[in-house]
Amino acid sequence: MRQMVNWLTPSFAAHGGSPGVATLGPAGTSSEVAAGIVWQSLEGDVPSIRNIALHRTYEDAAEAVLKQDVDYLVVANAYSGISEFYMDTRLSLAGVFVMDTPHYGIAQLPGEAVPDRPVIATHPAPRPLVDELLPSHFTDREILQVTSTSTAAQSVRDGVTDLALTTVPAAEAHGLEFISRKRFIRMLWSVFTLNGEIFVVPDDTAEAGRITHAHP
Ligand SMILES: O=C(O)C(=O)C[C@]1(C(=O)O)C=C[C@@H](O)C=C1
Repeated sequence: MRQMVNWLTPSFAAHGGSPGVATLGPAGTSSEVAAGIVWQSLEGDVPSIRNIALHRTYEDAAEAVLKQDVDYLVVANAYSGISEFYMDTRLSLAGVFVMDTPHYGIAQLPGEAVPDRPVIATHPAPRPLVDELLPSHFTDREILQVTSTSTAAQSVRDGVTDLALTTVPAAEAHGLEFISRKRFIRMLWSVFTLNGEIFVVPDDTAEAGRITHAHP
């Protein structure tokens, strides 16, 4: 897999005890790959077994940070609800990075007949890729919005939809095959932590050298 990772603000400190990273799941999402990148970059006393908590929604993942179950929340900037995390005074932006997602494509259950007007499961954010990638012999399509690319693959496996816009890891996990061209998305990822934990900015009004928390 071709993958570009470009840190804009690296350096995430492990916050002691049992460090961890929370994001959108289940297994197979792009967010899981991005959380793995953050885990690898943790500095300090980090156990060898990864602690990546995969949640049904980004909001549930944020709760895990607020409850101090894990240190960091990783969110794709294409997620429309990301503004809530930027505005939440209980959270601070700890860093951002650019990472290409795994490849996305449209997948079906092998050997299954797909109608001319299929129902396609997708997360709302990458939805424009459905029209870009859907093979032209399909005359029309119906969209079913689901909570992640991995849930989209699961919905095909469960017979709820005919097709899914999903990632290569999620398609493999659910035994699906691709019927379209595949491509990655070059994405900006935001990493949030509990406010006051590590995010410090120089205070203009303070004496030289003093630092203060962004939102005391
Ligand atoms: O569902 C996933 O795999 C996610 O990690 C969320 C998701 C997506 O649905 O594509 C959200 C926006 C970006 O396109 C990248 C990732």
